[in-house]
Amino acid sequence: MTASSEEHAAGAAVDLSGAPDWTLFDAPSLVGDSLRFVSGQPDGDRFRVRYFRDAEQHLHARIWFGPETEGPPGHAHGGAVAAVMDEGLGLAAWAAGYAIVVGNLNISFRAMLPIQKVVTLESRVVSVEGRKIMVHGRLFCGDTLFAEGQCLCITIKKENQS
Ligand SMILES: CCCCCCCCCC(=O)SCCNC(=O)CCNC(=O)[C@H](O)C(C)(C)COP(=O)(O)OP(=O)(O)OC[C@H]1O[C@@H](n2cnc3c(N)ncnc32)[C@H](O)[C@@H]1OP(=O)(O)O
Repeated sequence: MTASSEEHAAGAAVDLSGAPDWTLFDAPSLVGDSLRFVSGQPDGDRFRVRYFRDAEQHLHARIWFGPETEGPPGHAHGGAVAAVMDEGLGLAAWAAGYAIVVGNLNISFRAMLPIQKVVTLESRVVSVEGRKIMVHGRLFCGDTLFAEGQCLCITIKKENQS
């Protein structure tokens, strides 16, 4: 069993280690401390998230869906999955150098995601057209695809940047 497929009891240590060629990505140093909804409780019972970049600078995350993300019995709420993809795919655009907000997020839920499980989010910036940055992503563990999404990010107008 790999680290990414282990299941964990709430409160127990969770292995969020990345692949050997990934380096830790410090999201708050880039975007500030505001990402509390998904990333704000690294030892809590909702989400535990760690971001990484691979050698090609693509953003990845290991995410534990805790008991407080439950929707269908024993499985993650669709909104919990959407929140993770909103943050992760938006952050992928920031990591690629674009100061954005998410304008549109289209998610296909492909399989029910068991809670208390570590899964991986992978992302790619697939196009840049003017202010529109398109990011695609997949949430998976091993061969199981839980969700895939297309995220249209829009760069923030200069006057709206703090
Ligand atoms: C700071 C820390 C950031 C942390 C990392 C990110 C992770 C979190 C991600 C989020 O959760 S962000 C929060 C959720 N998103 C929002 O609250 C966004 C709310 N919407 C807006 O603020 C505005 O609608 C938006 C900035 C997206 C666009 O308004 P603007 O007035 O700046 O742009 P405009 O409406 O002129 O649109 C610019 C272009 O984008 C297109 N566009 C905008 N919104 C779209 C949309 N929703 N769908 C499709 N296209 C869209 C629009 O058609 C147009 O295309 P063209 O240039 O070709 O004419």
